[in-house]
Amino acid sequence: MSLDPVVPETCVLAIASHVVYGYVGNTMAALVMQTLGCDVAALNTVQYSNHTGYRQWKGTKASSKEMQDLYTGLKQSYLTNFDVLLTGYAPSAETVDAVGSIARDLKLKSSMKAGSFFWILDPVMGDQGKLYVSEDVVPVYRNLLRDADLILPNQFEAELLSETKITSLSSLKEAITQLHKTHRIPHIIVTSINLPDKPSTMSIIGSTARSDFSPRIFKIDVPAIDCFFSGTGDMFAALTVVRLREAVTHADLNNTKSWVSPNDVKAEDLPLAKAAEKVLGSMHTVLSKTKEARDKELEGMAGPLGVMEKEKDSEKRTWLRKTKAAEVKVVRCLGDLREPRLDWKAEAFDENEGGGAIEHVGGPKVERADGANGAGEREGLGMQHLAGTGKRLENGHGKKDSVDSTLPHRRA
Ligand SMILES: Nc1ncnc2c1ncn2[C@@H]1O[C@H](COP(=O)(O)OP(=O)(O)O)[C@@H](O)[C@H]1O
Ligand SMILES: Cc1ncc(COP(=O)(O)O)c(C=O)c1O
Repeated sequence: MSLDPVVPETCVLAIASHVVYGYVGNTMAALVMQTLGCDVAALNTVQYSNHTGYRQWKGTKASSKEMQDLYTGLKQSYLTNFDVLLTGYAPSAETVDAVGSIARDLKLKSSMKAGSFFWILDPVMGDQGKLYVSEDVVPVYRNLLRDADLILPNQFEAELLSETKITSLSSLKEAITQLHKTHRIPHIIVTSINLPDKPSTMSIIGSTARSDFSPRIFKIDVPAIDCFFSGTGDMFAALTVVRLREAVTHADLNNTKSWVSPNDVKAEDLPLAKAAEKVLGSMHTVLSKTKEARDKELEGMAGPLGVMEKEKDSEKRTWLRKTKAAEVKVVRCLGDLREPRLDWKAEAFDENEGGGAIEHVGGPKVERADGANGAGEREGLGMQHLAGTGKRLENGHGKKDSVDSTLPHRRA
């Protein structure tokens, strides 16, 4: 395996969460981008002991002032020559706003040179019909959209941002069209779509706008792995930075505003589509290997109860062990980041596929680790990782959080 960098020199400012243990947020994204040859400056929005899927953690959130201070510190020493800004989870409306100020400042600085700065915004707000940030974050994100080059919402976030209910592929198309037209967003990828006629598939749907802001939509299907992982959104975003930069360089669009292809380029041939194929190729291998390792690890928990499971708080201990076993094995799979499988291809979008319907919350019903299933049990959950998609299988509890009942949201 060659260790040469995958991308031309790329300096990235990554604004997201940090965890001491495990791989989510910047702890995931910085590793992925650095492995593939990017310089990464990590500005952390929270510092937690571990990700919130464990349902208990210690740590602190940065204030918007602390974030602004760190950015001012970079500026005063001329350390802001970033080619790409990648932004993920921020814990409040004020910190999301601070992210917007930083982005606008970087954008302004590079406005004389087309294509010299690109902002990828993952508008982390919720999933599966539930918010895990406060409601006042939503309009702040809507305000930021006009300055972003690529956004990576999931289906629920795309609904919130476009103010369009997504219940079918045609309403998904409408939402994407709306986001391009109203907010002038050049590129969009909606992650994790579940089509009811393809229960074992996860799809992503992407689009790069034409010059009149009409959409060019492509779709990629990948097999869903029957496990919930944390950090996959951040891994997806980080790989997208690298693979899009690579594809855009190949298409000679580096000096074009927002790296937008000419109007005659077909949806499935877009650099965004080519990049997404590689992103999904790497993700699938890494997640499959993680699932394999996790299953092996959990085999030890089957059969007669071990000492740990006999303890008073055995349910909690089991949960913690399962969550730990599903930490993405990214450091053991660096070769798969560098050399992705190319088995899943972008295809032209057909809005009539699957009868056109998309299940809004959940997707296919699956048997969960705790034996619970069905929408009724999701009610009143607040937001923790919900069952419904294959992805959510191991993480839905169907009960109020017994570990830290002050956590209605997936992320605090
Ligand atoms: N269980 C899974 N099986 C297959 N792919 C998965 C699974 N979970 C996550 N992924 C991959 O991770 C990507 C990001 O997913 P997700 O974490 O749901 O994003 P977001 O954080 O934006 O909701 C998906 O597009 C998919 O490629
Ligand atoms: C603090 C924090 N940041 C980031 C993430 C990653 O989220 P995703 O799985 O959407 O990438 C998590 C997931 O639990 C988290 O707890």
